[in-house]
Amino acid sequence: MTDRLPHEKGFHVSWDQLHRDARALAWRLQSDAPEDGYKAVVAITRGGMAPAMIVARELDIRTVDTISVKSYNHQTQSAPQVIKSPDMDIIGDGTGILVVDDLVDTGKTLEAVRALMPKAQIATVYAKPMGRPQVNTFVTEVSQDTWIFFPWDMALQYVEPYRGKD
Ligand SMILES: O=P(O)(O)OC[C@H]1O[C@H](OP(=O)(O)OP(=O)(O)O)[C@H](O)[C@@H]1O
Ligand code: HPA
Ligand SMILES: [Mg+2]
Repeated sequence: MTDRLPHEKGFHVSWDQLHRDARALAWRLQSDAPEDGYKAVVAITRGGMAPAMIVARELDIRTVDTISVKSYNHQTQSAPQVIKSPDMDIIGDGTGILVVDDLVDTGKTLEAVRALMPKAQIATVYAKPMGRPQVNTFVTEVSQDTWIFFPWDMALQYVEPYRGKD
């Protein structure tokens, strides 16, 4: 399946904003945590790695693993592929495991992750309406026709002043 989704708007996230939002996510997760805390964090690479690191730091979780799911090439979506699984001896059925990603869009990536660890708690920093039901905790909702631009995909560059442009 290959699908090019229309994204009319752009939502640009700076490193500062991402840090603040990932901390806000950790704050929310504190109250949802199991009594004895989360056993481990699983970051969905690559986008989930920076948020997962920030959340793991705030919640003092030292065991961090990764699952690699590839769904997009730029803005073109294809069927999600699990390229690398976490250590299933630690993960089990997902009980006490916190999965972190940068965002949920259609929810297809998280569907693949949930199939592997059905009891895990799933958190994303940003969520679009289609994928929201797949997420237990998130911080900011963004409309479906918006593309979120993350700081690792961007660079500062010179822009012409308004005056002088025709
Ligand atoms: O809810 P979905 O429609 O499945 O989309 C969300 C996923 O897409 C992006 O990952 P991508 O596959 O682009 O890989 P990356 O994290 O390595 O950039 C994003 O980081 C999420 O993991
Ligand atoms: O809005 C988005 N931004 C970046 N990566 C993505 N992967 C799916 N949707 C998005
Ligand atoms: Mg991703």
